[in-house]
Amino acid sequence: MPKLLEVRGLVRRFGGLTAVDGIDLDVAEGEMVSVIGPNGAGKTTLFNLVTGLDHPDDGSVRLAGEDVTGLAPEALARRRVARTFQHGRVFGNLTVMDNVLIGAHTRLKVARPGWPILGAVAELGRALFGVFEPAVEEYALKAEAREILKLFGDRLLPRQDQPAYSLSYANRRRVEIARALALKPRILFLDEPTAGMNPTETNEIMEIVRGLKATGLTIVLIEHKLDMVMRLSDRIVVMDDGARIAEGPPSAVRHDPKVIAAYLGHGSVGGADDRAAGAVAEPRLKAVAGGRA
Ligand SMILES: Nc1ncnc2c1ncn2[C@@H]1O[C@H](COP(=O)(O)OP(=O)(O)OP(=O)(O)O)[C@@H](O)[C@H]1O
Repeated sequence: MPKLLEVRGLVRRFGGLTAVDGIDLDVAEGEMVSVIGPNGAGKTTLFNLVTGLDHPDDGSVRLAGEDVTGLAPEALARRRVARTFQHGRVFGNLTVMDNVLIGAHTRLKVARPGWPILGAVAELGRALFGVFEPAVEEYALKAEAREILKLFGDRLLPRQDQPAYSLSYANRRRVEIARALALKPRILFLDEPTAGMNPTETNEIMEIVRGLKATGLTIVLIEHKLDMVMRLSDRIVVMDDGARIAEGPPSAVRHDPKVIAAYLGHGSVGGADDRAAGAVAEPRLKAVAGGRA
């Protein structure tokens, strides 16, 4: 499979701390890769670097062969790179529908930059003769947004006109995923999409991710619930102290002594979430997860 994402030697330092320490990461078109590791391993920092929220001190990021190192999130959104955040980010005062439409905004013709030379003329022509174009586009996008909301069963669709602040925590997180999907992503980065969710809610998200994967979407997942990681991932990358300490299919990673040692060393696989989600797939990791405070 052709590589969609190629990360080489990525480094990010915060003062004396090297949060990401020379990470390489390849993700093939249609692949689902999970990034796991103890708290503070550098997973979110890696996501921030790859999705333009932070700038690397060294290294490169290529998307479909193009060097996108250090590009702003908007520029990456135009290349259909979508992400969700560890603590969930929605616009509380906007409705569910408007939150999702924001995800599609970079796809609106009116939001795209004009042609380099004839840009101003083209924009004027569009303004004079294409007055209905934005409304038509928005109508179509709303229909698409409703289709996306349907993915979440009756969790979001009946609430599409409610402000996001009135939703439950789990529903706000669902809205965030829906917004990311509205971008029609080429690659989707999910940062702990089930954090704070109970086992039922976690399973629902797991089924949605499984469905997205089945459509061929390329997904990179950070997740502490190892049961979900083991079941869904094609490949797992394990980080510890900013470095990649293991990589491979779930069957190999779960037996890797370096991985088990890393979790033991930190005494944590990721807080209460694993316990809430139920069993960890592999008995040895299960023992580690169960043994932490
Ligand atoms: N903006 C920042 N300034 C200073 N230190 C930071 C900053 N962001 C992250 N760090 C530090 O970098 C390290 C890696 O943090 P990061 O959030 O990437 O880890 P993580 O693997 O995502 O952890 P968790 O699983 O707890 O979310 C941590 O020691 C963290 O305290």
